Amino acid sequence: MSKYRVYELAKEFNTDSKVILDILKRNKFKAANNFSSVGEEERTAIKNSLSNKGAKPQAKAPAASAAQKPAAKPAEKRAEKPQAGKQNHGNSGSNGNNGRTERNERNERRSDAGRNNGNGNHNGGNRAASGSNRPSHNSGGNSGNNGGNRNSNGGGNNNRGGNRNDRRNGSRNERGGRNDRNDRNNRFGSKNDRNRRGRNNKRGGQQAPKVEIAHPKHIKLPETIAVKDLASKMSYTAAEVVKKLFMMGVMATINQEIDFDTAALVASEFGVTCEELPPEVDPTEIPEIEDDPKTLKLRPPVVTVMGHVDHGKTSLLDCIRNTHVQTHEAGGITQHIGAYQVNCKGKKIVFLDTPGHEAFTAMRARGAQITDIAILVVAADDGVMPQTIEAIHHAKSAGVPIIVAINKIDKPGANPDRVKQELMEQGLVPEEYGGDTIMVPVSAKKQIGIDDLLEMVLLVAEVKELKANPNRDARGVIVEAKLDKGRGPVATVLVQNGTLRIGDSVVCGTTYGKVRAMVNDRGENVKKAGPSVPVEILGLNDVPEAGDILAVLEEKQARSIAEARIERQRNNLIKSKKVSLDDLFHQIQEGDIKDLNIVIKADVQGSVEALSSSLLKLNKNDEVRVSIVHSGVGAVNESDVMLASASNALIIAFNVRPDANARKLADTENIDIRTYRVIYDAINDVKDAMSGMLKPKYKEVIQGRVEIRQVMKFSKALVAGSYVLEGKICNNSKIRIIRDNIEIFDGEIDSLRRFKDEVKEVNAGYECGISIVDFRDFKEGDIIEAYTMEEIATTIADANKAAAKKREEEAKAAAAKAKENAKD
Ligand SMILES: Nc1nc2c(ncn2[C@@H]2O[C@H](COP(=O)(O)OP(=O)(O)OP(=O)(O)O)[C@@H](O)[C@H]2O)c(=O)[nH]1
Repeated sequence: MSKYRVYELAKEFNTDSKVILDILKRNKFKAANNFSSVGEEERTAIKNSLSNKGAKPQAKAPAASAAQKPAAKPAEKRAEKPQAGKQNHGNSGSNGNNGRTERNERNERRSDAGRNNGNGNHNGGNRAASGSNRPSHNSGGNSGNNGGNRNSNGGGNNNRGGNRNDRRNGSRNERGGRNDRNDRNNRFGSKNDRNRRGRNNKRGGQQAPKVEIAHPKHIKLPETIAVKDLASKMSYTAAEVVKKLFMMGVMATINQEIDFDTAALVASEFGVTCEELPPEVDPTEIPEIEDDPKTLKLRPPVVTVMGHVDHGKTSLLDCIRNTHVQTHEAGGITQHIGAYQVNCKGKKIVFLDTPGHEAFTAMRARGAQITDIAILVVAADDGVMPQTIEAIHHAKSAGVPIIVAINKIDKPGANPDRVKQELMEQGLVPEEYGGDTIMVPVSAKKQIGIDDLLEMVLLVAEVKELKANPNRDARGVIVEAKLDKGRGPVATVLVQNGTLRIGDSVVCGTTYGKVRAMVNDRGENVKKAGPSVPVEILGLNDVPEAGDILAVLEEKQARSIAEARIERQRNNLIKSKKVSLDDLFHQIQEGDIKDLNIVIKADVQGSVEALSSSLLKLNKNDEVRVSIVHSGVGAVNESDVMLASASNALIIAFNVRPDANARKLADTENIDIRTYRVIYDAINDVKDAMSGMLKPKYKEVIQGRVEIRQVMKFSKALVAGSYVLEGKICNNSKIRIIRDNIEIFDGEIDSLRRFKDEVKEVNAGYECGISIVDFRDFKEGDIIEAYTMEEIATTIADANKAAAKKREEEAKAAAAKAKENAKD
């Protein structure tokens, strides 16, 4: 079927693309923009519509997509092109060319602007005589230039496409070389400019060096490319490409990315054919596996229990676990690994064992992404509450069907009907009222209605036809992960597809490894885990994050993907460093906002969430804002420290320690890592630190002691000739004068000199002359105590700053001393 581009049809029918698009829209055809392709049917509709209005198509319809037929297109176009200016006689169009057709077009445009007689498009190319400064003669007019222009040399005018028109316009271009300029001028029609240059050349008699640009005939392009990059690939200027795009109805800047189709189309206008490169492989991405529908088998549903605080989520999960999990013989203990399987009438259901406190909202939201069905627990005596609504939103946005468990029906105040009414307001209509939401009255405490609830879960699962292919490499999601002292990183994986086996190489977020051992929810060692089976795995090199995707891959590939992800993370951190520092400065300048940025690392996700939520609750005070810049499970690593450094954050490590590299980096970057074993202590410390930030306290720090040995009177001042007994004295030190152990004056230094020179500081063992602001009553034997007031580091960040300042001062002092010694 013929394909026509919108802009081509616009040309054909001698109208605007917008008109064509309007007609297509009116006729309910799909066409998004100038480059959209349409078929014969659409063209006929356009034709009919326009013929009603009296518009007529040009002689020839445009060819198929330029990407398909780039070489033929411009010739056809030329035939169609309405001529501006003088008439174009005998444009035979016999261009049997197979490339470089844009030359013809250039000639054509020249003829448009000037006059072109006998435009005969021969294949042959222009040839300029050696050594000649004269334009070449184009036998038969504009040469079609199949093989490209030949300039036999020596400053001959390599007149692409012939300057015959120029001559006819009475402007000889006798310039040697620089034909490309001519060429461009010709194309842009700036004849005067060109002529001027021609004249200038003639006058000066100078010949510019010959420049012949070789343009490729075929290029390979990615999915998208910036206009300037496309131009450079074709050896044209970006302006030329922008102009051509403009003529095609596409407004693009040189930096703008255009898609392959557009790029191929514009390239064809330059006589360049294009080939699309296969999409670049993202080194951080896991290759997809397509499952043949025949290989799919039913799998158990994965269920999340959600609901408001205290409505009975944990009780319900416990109740189900106690009544429906068959622990093995004596000694079989159920393991809390984040998920467990239950049996109901011979069928399996997987429950995600996520507690429902507000601090775990984020985890629950992630839970909804891997679940097939959500059980919404609503207490019959309490009804719909804020977190009930939040849970509904989470499940709905994840497209997960909701089964409502109206809990605590054993309670005297229970009112299931009121709960149903309130749920209807949230869009959950029970079946009995004509809706499709299953609502089951239960009591987790009295174990009422639990079987009914599970049966409903199986019913919904049956309708959903949940399937997976057990006979392929596994893909799964990390439900929970922690660092175990004895076993190393431990992660609970819920297998979603395929079968995970011991010995499998896996990638998991930024971690990788070989599955060394697997333990199921009943504490049993297993060798494999199929779809919808939760297992704890050992063998990863680091602790992944909950929500990370696990995939079985070749060992090398798993490792390289993990490493590429770490690299990307590092790059992102480096980028964020600039931004964060700028932001911090900006914030301080703008509104004196004090931010306390924190990075949290802990042994399990639960602690991370609990710490985050408690710390964020400290945000009630507007003057200081706590901001968790990053949180995660596992040891404090280098990237945590980098992030803390970039965002001026402190690190709170709960039940985890920094690794050796992190410790080293923290030292150089001056990052404080606080380790805790009790959450309460961490929160308290931060609270205190925050109040410290609000009200900085100062303390006096003695810098040195100086003895006055001689009082010297000068016309303008009274100077105490002194000797530094210990420490140092600085010209900006505060001082107090002590006589017989009694402070007689407290003030500031006016000047500090060594011999005649003003100095910044004088160290112990040196003599100096001191004059004091508003004090002249010196006596030999008086002691001058030099001191400073320093901010008490009530916050860890302040402590860091103070330590850094101190180090800086010490370094300066050492340098000054060295200089002083050198002088002496
Ligand atoms: N009478 C009665 N009490 C129940 C029932 N289910 C739970 N409870 C009680 O309700 C309280 C809260 O139950 P949890 O299971 O801890 O509630 P939860 O939703 O998990 O609470 P969070 O984890 O804090 O979000 C506990 O005191 C339970 O004993 C029930 O069916 N009947």
